[in-house]
Amino acid sequence: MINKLTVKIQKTHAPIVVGLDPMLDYIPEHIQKKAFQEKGETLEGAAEAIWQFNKEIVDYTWDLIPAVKPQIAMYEQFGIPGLAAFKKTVDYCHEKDLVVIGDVKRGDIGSTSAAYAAGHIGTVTVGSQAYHPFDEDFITVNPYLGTDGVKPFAEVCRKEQKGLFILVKTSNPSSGEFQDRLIDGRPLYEHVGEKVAQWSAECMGESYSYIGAVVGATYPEMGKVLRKIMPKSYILVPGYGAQGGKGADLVHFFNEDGLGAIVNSSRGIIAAYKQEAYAKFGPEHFGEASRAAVEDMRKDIDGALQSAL
Ligand SMILES: O=C(O)c1cc(=O)[nH]c(=O)n1[C@@H]1O[C@H](COP(=O)(O)O)[C@@H](O)[C@H]1O
Repeated sequence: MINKLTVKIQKTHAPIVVGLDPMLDYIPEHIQKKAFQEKGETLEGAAEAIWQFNKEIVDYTWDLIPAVKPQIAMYEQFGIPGLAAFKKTVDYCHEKDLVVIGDVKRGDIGSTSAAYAAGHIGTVTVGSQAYHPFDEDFITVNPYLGTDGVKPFAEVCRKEQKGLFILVKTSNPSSGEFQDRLIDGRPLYEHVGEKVAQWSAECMGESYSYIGAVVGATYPEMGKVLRKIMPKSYILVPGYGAQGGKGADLVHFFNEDGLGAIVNSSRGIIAAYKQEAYAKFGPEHFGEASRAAVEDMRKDIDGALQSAL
């Protein structure tokens, strides 16, 4: 799957992930109204609105991008119907040949991590039947419990040709509270980065490992250091757009081959129609606004990379 991601990035010239984080507030009224007419003002109605919204975003952007990242919290908040919309979204993105990164941020003691891994990127067997319940291509993993909490995910990846993005330095304002604490004279995120580099070395694809890292766009200097610590790991870089990250900040997240990082934007793309720059599209044409936002993001990042080379 890591090789597919690389090929798709090279083909699209867009190291971009569209984050499918469909808060109801971002879903235009005409979509909500139709869904509520069909399913009522219920959890099912919310899930239908989410699905219709996602479908249009994907229909307008799939040919420009290598990957999407549905954030499971946005679905889970609507209970079982929300999770069904998550799964429908994953399947539809696969139909469009997109790489799907399930943003699930799991991690627990080994036996529990094994169950999370089976459900999201692996196989469960029921009697004589085998199933791939959620079937994302990559998932995000929280490494706080240490190696035995991460290993079951890596084992499933090896078996199923899937991948991970492990939290190393997150984009949020409080991320330094624990992650920047000095241990033996070095910040915790560097220790985690070194562990990711070790796990990555055991899980190599053609030129990159299928064990990657998450490092926020909001901390470019730390990204530069972590890039060197984890040379064979893809870095998933959230924090572009709505959280303030810009193309020029991101060049050091990439390797000299122009690869090795993939930048996520969620609200900046899916709610583009609400921004002044794309207001001309209006809520009726939110999909076109998202497409224009992806094109601008590609120009911003590609332009920054070209001038850095
Ligand atoms: O793992 C992530 O994707 C993630 C890690 C991180 O450090 N910061 C971060 O924002 N994210 C996720 O990336 C997305 C960012 O959304 P926007 O700020 O709307 O682009 C959300 O789904 C977050 O949960």
